[in-house]
Amino acid sequence: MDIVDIKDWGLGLDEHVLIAGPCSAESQQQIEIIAKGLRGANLGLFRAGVWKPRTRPGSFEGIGNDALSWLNSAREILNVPVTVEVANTSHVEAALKADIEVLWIGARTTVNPFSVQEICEALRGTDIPVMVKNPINPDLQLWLGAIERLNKVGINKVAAIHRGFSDPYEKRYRNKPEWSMPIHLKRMIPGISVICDPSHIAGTREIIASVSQRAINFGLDGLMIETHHDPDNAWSDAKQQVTPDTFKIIIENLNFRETLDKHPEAISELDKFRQKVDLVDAQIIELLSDRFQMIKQIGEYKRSHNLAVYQPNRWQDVMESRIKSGTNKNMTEKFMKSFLFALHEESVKMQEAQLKEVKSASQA
Ligand SMILES: C=C(O[C@@H]1C=C(C(=O)O)C=C[C@H]1O)C(=O)O
Repeated sequence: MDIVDIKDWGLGLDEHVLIAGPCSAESQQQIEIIAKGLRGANLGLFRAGVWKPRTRPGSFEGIGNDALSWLNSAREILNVPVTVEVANTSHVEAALKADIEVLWIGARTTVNPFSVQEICEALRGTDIPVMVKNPINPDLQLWLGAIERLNKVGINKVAAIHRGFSDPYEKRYRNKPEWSMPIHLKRMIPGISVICDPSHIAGTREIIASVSQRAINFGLDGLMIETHHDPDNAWSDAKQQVTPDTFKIIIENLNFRETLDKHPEAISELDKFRQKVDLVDAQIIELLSDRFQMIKQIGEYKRSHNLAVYQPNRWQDVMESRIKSGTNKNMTEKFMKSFLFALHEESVKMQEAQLKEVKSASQA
């Protein structure tokens, strides 16, 4: 894929992109107050929602086209480009006409390839930068697909935004973060920046700072934080917006850890430890291979005695005893469980394949 580095979008963005502004543009005056409050915050982009996708009708659905011109004041006050969300062709046309510098596609749109394609067609022939939020469900292919569609119509100034995933069992977050997902996306699309939207992950302003720090720790490239001068009375997302002053405090307290390219001396120091890690990993792989050899022998026995692959009692014992050993060695129960689940799934698949092989051989 052809991706232009965010630093080369011609908008003066640096490697840690900071984006702030209200969930929704409510009035020209509101935009001005917030923009003035954000002076000195080292902002890269000012955001505001103009068309709001709401879960149920009757909630405030955004001011619409009229709000686009209000964003000129934010641009002038802060001397930064502005970004709005677009969800259909008419939004794109209005945003382009209003000279909005950057567009973003929301989670509820990324989820629908028809809508994404419609937006792409409206963008064909332009080179406006577009940020793509992850789809509501944790589907990496859908996220990737939206970015590919943009690329296919010639948009190569593309970034991604991690805003978390909908999960009905999740209590702590509004949208559960899945930190491995942006890491995966960055590996699949070299050069792409992934910005974190801690406001939509958190859902409440109290945990925005800690989510932001985690995003930085996981190597994300920037933050988009909803900012309002009077969050409690905001017309949308009141609980998750912070004041411009709080935004500045959150940013000042973040620890942007240094990347290794700026510290060549650290590479040789880390290499000493990494050689040992390499050795341990090689041993783990040898041991896993031994385990799978045994699983195959058990599979062979099960096949010849017509026994079921999945053995719940044995598996229960394995889980309990290994989780106990692991937690005694300071590994978390969560890690032990996901490791053991992966191991068991592979073992069962292997034995299933053994049964199939012999079945098809005897049918031939
Ligand atoms: C290996 C076996 O088959 C399955 C795989 C298991 C494992 O990976 O430890 C345990 C129980 C079974 O569900 C077995 O029956 O022992």
